[in-house]
Order: sequence, then C-alpha cells, then structure tokens
Amino acid sequence: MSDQVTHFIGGVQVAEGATFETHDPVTGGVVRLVHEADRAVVDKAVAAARAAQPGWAALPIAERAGWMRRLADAIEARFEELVAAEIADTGKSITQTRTLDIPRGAANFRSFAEIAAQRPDEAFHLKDVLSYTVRRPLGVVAVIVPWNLPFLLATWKIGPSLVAGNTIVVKPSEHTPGSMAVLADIAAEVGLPPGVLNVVHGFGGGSTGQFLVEHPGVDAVTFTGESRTGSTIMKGVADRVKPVSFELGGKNAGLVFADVDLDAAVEGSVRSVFTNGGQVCLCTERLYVERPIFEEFVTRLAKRAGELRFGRPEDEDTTMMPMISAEHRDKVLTYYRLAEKEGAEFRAGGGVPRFGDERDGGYYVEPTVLTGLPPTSRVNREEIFGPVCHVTPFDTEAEAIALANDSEYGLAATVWTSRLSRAHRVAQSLEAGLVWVNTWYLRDLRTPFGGVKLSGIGREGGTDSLDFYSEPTTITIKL
Ligand SMILES: NC(=O)c1ccc[n+]([C@@H]2O[C@H](COP(=O)([O-])OP(=O)(O)OC[C@H]3O[C@@H](n4cnc5c(N)ncnc54)[C@H](O)[C@@H]3O)[C@@H](O)[C@H]2O)c1
Ligand SMILES: O=C/C=C/C=C(\O)C(=O)O
Repeated sequence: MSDQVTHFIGGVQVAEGATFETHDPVTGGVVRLVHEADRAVVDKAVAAARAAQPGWAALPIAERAGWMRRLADAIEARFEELVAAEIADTGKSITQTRTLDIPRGAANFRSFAEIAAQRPDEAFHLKDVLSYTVRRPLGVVAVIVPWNLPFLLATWKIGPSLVAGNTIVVKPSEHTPGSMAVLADIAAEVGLPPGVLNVVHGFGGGSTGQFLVEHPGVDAVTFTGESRTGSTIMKGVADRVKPVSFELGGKNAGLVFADVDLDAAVEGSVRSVFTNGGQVCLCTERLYVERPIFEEFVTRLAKRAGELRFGRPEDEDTTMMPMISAEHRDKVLTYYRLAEKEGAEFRAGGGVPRFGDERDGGYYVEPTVLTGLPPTSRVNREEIFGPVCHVTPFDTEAEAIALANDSEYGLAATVWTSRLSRAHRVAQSLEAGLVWVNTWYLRDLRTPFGGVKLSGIGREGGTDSLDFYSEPTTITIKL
C-alpha cells in the first residue's frame, strides 16, 4: 500500500515537485510516493516561515510554551497513527516505537516548554552599573534530520527552536517522511499559526536539503547526520557565516573492567550495541574488556547476539530490526567482509539471515561480534552504524582510556565498573560529550547532549538548545 506525502507550507499541504518512492525495510516493497521539493518549493517554505516569524516571536514565551504543550497533547492523541507511520518507514519494532521513538516526541515538546517558561533572565549589578541580557530568536531556522530516530530527532529540534521564537523549515530524511507528515497534520489540527512550522521533503546534496541550508532567507542550520554531511553543509553556509548546530557521527567505546557485575555489563552492552539494529549514533561499536573477564564476556555477548529475535515489527518480542535501506545494508555487509579480510574472528553473525518469506526482500543483517583486529583496522576506526561491535582486551586502566580516546570521533562512551572512584576517574578522562556509567542511553533532557571532534559542534538539550536558537543582547546602564 503506498501513501502520498506532500509538503506542508504556510499551514497547507503542497503537492508540488517530482515524486520518488520510499521502501519498506522489512520487505523491500514500496511504502510511499513522496513529493521532492525543488528550489521554488523551498523558496515558498522559507518565505512562509519569514512571514510568520515576527508575529510568532512577538508572542509571550508563556504562550509559545502553551503551543508546545498543545502539540504534545495532540501527539499523544494520535499516538498509534504516529507509531504506524514510523514503523512503515523504518521497520523498527512496535515495542521500541511505542516506548522510545513516539513518547520522546511528546516529551521533547513538554520539556522545552517548561525549560523555556521557567528560564530566568540574566542581570549583573556592580556598584553603579546595571547590566542585563535580553534574548531574541535567530529568525528562520533550517532543521535537517536523519532516518534512524526520525520523530525523536526532529521534535528534539522543533521544540526548542519554536519555543525560542523562531519559525522553521524541516526536512526529514528521504527514507522516513511519514511521521513528519503526521506532525504537519497535527500542527494544522491544533491551529498552530500558518508558517511557524513548515515541512519539505526531498534528498540532500543537489536537492531539497542543500537548497534549504544554503537559502539566503535561512538564518541558521540545525543538522543531525553524518560527519561528512555536516562538513559539506558547513562549507555551503560559510559565506554567510550562519550559526550551525551539528549532531554528527560516532565510533563509541565501551570500557568493561574486571570488577564489574558481569550480568549487567553483558546485558547493558547487548542494548548499547544492538538497539535499533545498531542504528543509533550512541551505539557502542568498540568494546574494551579487561583481560581476566575477556573470554567470558565475549562468549556471553556472542550468545546473546544469537538470541536476538528477527520477528516482524508488530511482534512485541522482536528485538532485531532491518537496516533502513538496501544501500545501508550493503554498507554494513561491506564492513563484515572487510573484517574477514583484515583477519577478524567472528564470534557471532557476519551474514544475512534467511527467513523463507517476504522478509528475504528486506534489508536484514545478522548481529555480529568480532575480535582479533588491531586498533588501526578500519572496522575499529570508521562508523559502521549497524548491529556490530569489535571487542579488544586490555590490561591496565590507562591502556583502556588510551584505546577509547584513539578515535577521530568523540560522541558517547560507556564505563562498566563497580568501583565508584574508577567510574568518576575514567569517565572524566574520556574524550566524549556523553559518558554513561553502568547504564546506557539514560536521558535527562535538561543536560547538554552532543559530541566533540568529528562528532559535532555545539550541544542540544536544556538551556543549551535555547542558547543556540537565540542571540543575547547585553544592555548596560550607568546608575
Ligand atoms: N549525533 C547525533 O545525535 C546523531 C543522531 C542520529 C544520527 N546521527 C548520524 O547520522 C548518520 C545516519 O543518518 P543519515 O544517513 O540520514 O545521515 P546523512 O548525513 O546522510 O543525512 C542526514 C540528513 O541530511 C540530509 N542531507 C544529506 N546531504 C545533505 C546536504 N549536502 N545538504 C543538506 N542536507 C543534506 C539528508 O537528506 C538527511 O535528511 C550517522 O552518521 C549517525 O551517526 C548522529
Ligand atoms: O542516534 C542518535 C540519537 C540521538 C538521541 C538524542 O538526541 C536524544 O536522546 O535526545
């Protein structure tokens, strides 16, 4: 069954531009017919955002926060429709979609409503000098998001950018337009002022994404995606010195010390390696395990990888999902073959599962556990973004930290140890924006979120988001 997806500009559906098909990662079948926004359509969307921006910015912040809460309420009212749209595009399990992807959409709007409404203004007082700051929105913001957590990542940007007084043009990934199409309909349903939220669909370079970020009417760009795409976008907006917020790739390390609760470390690593089919920027692709427990840890992790269930998305006990596309599936398999060539030992997986049904037309790969490669191998250095990790033994804490930090990326890391002092010491030594200790992907939405090195520029979350989406003016008065 295919479903036509149009743009959403100035509060109305716009069915303009050539169309392209999207595919169901479970079966490879056609899911949607999507309109691709050309320059003229992008121009219309930016103009609609520009026209709406002064009125939206003039609203008291409490009113904009109220609009965020209404969007959250409407998301919850149309919860199952959003779940179905996300699953149709991604093939992810209904359990994950219902417990993470869609609930976080409502939570993102709610949390930024509260953070913005409660944020105090800043004032500074000397003996005869009073200074205070006022913050004004950036204007029109381009929001570009990837395919792995489509609704979660889009709303993570839409919430704070809108509540700060900007108007926006969102471009979801060409692979996953569905949930943003529903959100556009929700915006119309709740009566969000036309032009505040606009959604255009299409591809990246040479298409909608590039036209949008480079549009002279766009004041800032917030982007989540591959590091090399971030670099391309940065070059494209450099002439106009546009502010950019980048959440990019990762090659995340997990450090497992011999003093750890082994059950917790194994189960936690199963989650951090294989959640969402390993298609989460925070997933662990490099595990470093203290030598005395290395063999037992690898054996248990490999066994658990083999127990992951390739059910259908609607099966509540499904724990392994397909890759988003044939192209991405082939990229992951290329790394499996490269690992073989580099001399890796396959402790689990390495191939393609066969089902004997329509899923053989989908984009599945086996969850894979590798050992035996040097830190210099491409498998240990390049982001694969699939259900795969490489496990390396270490002998000292200093060695483990050095191995973890030997990467061009610096997004996230996990530390598994029962010693509190070691947990703090190691976490503070890791070159990463996010470190989880004895857990993974536990989130407080008020905290700064983002990475260093090739993993990004800036932080999202809490007041960090509000700071990016607004500019302060400092006013100083002689008393
Ligand atoms: N750091 C984070 O928070 C985070 C979160 C999720 C995913 N990611 C990263 O995203 C990547 C996977 O997502 P992806 O394959 O969709 O990434 P991608 O960079 O290929 O595409 C991301 C988005 O950018 C658009 N795009 C591509 N080229 C563009 C260009 N030249 N100008 C404007 N827009 C362009 C795409 O159409 C898509 O909407 C992985 O590297 C993953 O690590 C990072
Ligand atoms: O794939 C990357 C996941 C990013 C997650 C978030 O930005 C979040 O949980 O706020």
